[in-house]
This record gives sequence, C-alpha cells and structure tokens, in this order.
Amino acid sequence: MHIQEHRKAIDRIDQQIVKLLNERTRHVLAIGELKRKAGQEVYAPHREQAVLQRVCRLNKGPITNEQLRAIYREIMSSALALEKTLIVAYLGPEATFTHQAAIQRFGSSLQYVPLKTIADVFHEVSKGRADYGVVPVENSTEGVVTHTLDMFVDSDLKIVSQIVLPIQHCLLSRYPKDKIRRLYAHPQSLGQCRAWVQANLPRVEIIETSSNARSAELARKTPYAAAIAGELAAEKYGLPILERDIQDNAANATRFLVLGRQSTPPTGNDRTSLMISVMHRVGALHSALAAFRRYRINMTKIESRPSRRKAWEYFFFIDVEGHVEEPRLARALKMLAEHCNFVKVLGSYPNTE
Ligand SMILES: O=C(O)C(=O)C[C@]1(C(=O)O)C=C[C@@H](O)C=C1
Repeated sequence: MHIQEHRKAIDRIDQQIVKLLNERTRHVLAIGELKRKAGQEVYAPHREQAVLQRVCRLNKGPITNEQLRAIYREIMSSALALEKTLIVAYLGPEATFTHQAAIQRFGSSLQYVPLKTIADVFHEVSKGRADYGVVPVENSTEGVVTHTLDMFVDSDLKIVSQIVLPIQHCLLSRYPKDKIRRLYAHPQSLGQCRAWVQANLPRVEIIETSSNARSAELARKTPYAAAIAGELAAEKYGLPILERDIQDNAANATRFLVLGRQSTPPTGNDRTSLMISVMHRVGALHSALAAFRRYRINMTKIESRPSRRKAWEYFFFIDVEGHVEEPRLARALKMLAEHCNFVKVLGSYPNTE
C-alpha cells in the first residue's frame, strides 16, 4: 500500500474511534448522573485500576502497555472532567515532581491548583475547595516526608489512592558544566544526588531552595548557576538539560498520596495505612503488632513520629497489605485495638506501582 492508502484507512478508523469514544462517554455521563444522585464521588480509583488492567490484558500490540495506559489515562481524565469540574490541589509550585505525579494520576483535563504547603493541601480538601489533594509521603532514598505524616494526626481526610513516580533528577543550566559556580537544589533532591554532585561539581557553592521548580527559576536568572530538577521544570523554565539521571540510586522513586473525603472500595490488591498509639506498657508495641502475625497480614512499613501532644508519646504509621473491608484485616484491627490507645484508619486504596 502507498502512504495515501494507509492514510485513508487511518481516516476511516479515526471516524470509528471518535464515534466509539463518544459512545463510551455517554455511558460515563450516565454513571456520573447516578453517582450524583447517590452522593458518591466521581473519581473511582478502584474502577480505573480495573479498566487499566483489563485493557492491558486485551492488548496484543504493537502498542505497548505503557502507551495504552497513557492513552486511557487521558480518556478517563476527560471522562472525569465531563462528569464534574474536578479540582486537584497539590504541593506546588508548578512543574515539581508532585505536579508530575498529579498529572500521571488524573491526566490533563482536570483543573490543578498549586499550593504553598502540605498543610494548605489538607485544608483545601477538608474545606471542600478542592476535590482531591496530592502530597509526597516518602522517597526511596531519603525516607518519609514527616510533614505529611504529622498532618494526619488532626485530619479526617482519607488516602484514596497512591502514586509511585520514578524520580529522575537532571542537571539544568544555561552554562557548560565547567563554568558552573553555584548549584540551586532542594534538600531532598540534593540528598538523592549527593555522590554525583561531590564527584562532578566538587567546588560549587550549594544553595538550598524550597522546591525543584524554585531551583530551576533561580538558575535561569543567575549567572553561572545550575539547578537540580526534573524534566517538567526544564521545560517550564526553558533551561537546557546538561545531564540526566544524576540521582545516586537508579531505583529512586517517590510515593505520593491522593487525599479525598470518601473511602475507596476494595480491588483485591489493596494497601491500608493506619496510625496507632500504643499504651505506655512494656512490650505494648510488640503485643499490638502480634495481631498482624496472628491473621497473616503482611506489614510493609512502620514509622514512628512524636505525637506533639505529650512528651515521649509516639504515633506509629503502619502500612499493611489488604483492605479494611476484608474480614481478615478487620479482625486483625480489632485485636490490634485492644493494645492501643487509639487506632485510626487513614485509608485503604489500590496497591498500584
Ligand atoms: O466507572 C466509573 O465510575 C466512571 O466514572 C467511568 C470512568 C471511566 O472512564 O472508565 C471514569 C472515571 C472514574 O474515575 C472511573 C472510570
């Protein structure tokens, strides 16, 4: 076939695709109407997970599953936007990794609002001024984001889904590497690239900033300066990428949480985040955690944080596999509660990577 004939075939197929997309959208709108009547949220992470898994199973190529997921991400993003004007607040400024994570989860049809602090994101969602909030919670190299954990102490928001984003840091500058005298970097990012910076830019002055986007903005304005930031920031601030993947650990990833006001139903592969405080007794934490062993619940994380209510009192943030609506986990939580002053379920959500 000649190019012209292939293009004719493509035109015919596109006609079908547009028709089918609109047919799909009519069902989406009908679902939106039913959800509105039932007082349900429109965003259904458990259903999105099922749709994505199903289309990948159906896929026989040549499109890769990753490409298919990106296409469906946008199809469902437009579906969400048509069901309701959804506002997603995130820890800004624009062009940070949190922004990138939010787009990865919700696509480009929604309204995004960058906010100054993690506390602001929690408040806007609590007050109903934003439907969802996106905040970082832990990095595989640098550990937990303590501000986010601390916010859960006084908040009733639910974790409705998680986003795991591989973090690839770049060195951005208008100048060649040997001319760089100053490096702007967020402390978390610097922590993730420390060995690279020591080996490659041993004599530069390092200036810590409040965000990766801010680093790029300052590097753009300052003579002989460079920034550590992501690709989105390079694009937004028009800075050339001198080197990619400068993080010390190739498997560097950050986990972000999506905060909302309603819980997510089970998918069969979920994770549950809890916050507990144990009695002041010898072995109390040990006895509390025995509940998970008894019911064969896999614990994937435990972090302790000072309660900030009483000196030497701690909260433990625990992640386990399973959903609170599954009987096995429900039973384990009941047993756990017998050894705790308090147990709060922060959310059960799909265990997406
Ligand atoms: O199934 C639903 O609940 C829908 O609203 C439809 C749909 C989709 O496009 O498939 C859209 C948004 C939801 O987050 C999940 C799925």
